[in-house]
Amino acid sequence: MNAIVVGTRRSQLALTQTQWVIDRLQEMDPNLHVSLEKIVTKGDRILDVTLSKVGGKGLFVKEIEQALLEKRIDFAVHSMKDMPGEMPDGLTIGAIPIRENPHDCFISQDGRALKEMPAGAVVGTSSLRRQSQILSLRPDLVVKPIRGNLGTRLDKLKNGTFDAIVLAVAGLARMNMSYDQFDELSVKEMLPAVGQGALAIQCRADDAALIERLAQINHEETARAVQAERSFLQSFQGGCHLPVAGYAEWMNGEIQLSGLIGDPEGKQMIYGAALGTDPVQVGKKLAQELQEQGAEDLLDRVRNGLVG
Ligand SMILES: NCc1[nH]cc(CCC(=O)O)c1CC(=O)O
Repeated sequence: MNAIVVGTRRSQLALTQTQWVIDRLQEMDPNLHVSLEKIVTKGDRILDVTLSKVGGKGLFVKEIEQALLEKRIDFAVHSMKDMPGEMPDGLTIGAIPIRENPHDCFISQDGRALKEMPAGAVVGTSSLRRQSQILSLRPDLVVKPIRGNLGTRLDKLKNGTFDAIVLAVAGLARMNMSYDQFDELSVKEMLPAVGQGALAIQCRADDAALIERLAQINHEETARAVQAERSFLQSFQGGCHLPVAGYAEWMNGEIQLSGLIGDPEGKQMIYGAALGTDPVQVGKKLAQELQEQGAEDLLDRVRNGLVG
């Protein structure tokens, strides 16, 4: 039994990430045969609306999870960032490979850095997390929603719809798009999204043979860092559509987790950090710390604003 079916979205990034995983698996076993099954998800069909307004969890993963449960596919490669906190019964994350660059980058039309933009410049992003942090640093800029895959977003930058956009470095790096003129933002300027730069390989929980295979490309440090970030995020309802950031790094054998909750206007920021060796506990500890600083209150106000 050496033939495996992998499900993937059709976007260039999804295809590239999936191929990267297939390559790693075939390095381990040159006889492994993998075939691709392309799946269109709800998130791919919604093009013109800001995702945070659509609500709904896991717009990019639901159809894929269905295909896994129905055994039409055996595994799927997701951006960890797009994975909802909860997973249907019967599915599991079989591996989390080594993380790509977790940072965000600011790409402007004329190569200016975020600090150098003129007042009133229009920045495209549909992420409340990015919007909040951009406006906190530069309240004089204007943030407008942008949708579409990486190529579409870069086109909208080139054709002048936006003066600048913010993207994850990981997506560009995976697709070998190098921009000499991009301003890589530090975690101080722009704390990344939970799971940013990491992949999640999802499969059926009872597929022991495949799980054994996937374990070979699991990266323990990445997996535990991401676990801490997700434990933090899961303490807040509806996390992925809220202005919440979380990023964990290893420091002298311990996980150092930073987290941030902002308001969409970038006027209020609640920031904290926690240290420890148990990922789930570190996540909970940080959530607790932010709660003590009034996180739930701030998030409630954001949630109510979104409803209107
Ligand atoms: N929300 C879309 C998305 N999901 C994953 C990535 C690529 C980077 C990653 O793996 O975190 C992107 C694009 C972006 O945010 O620029």
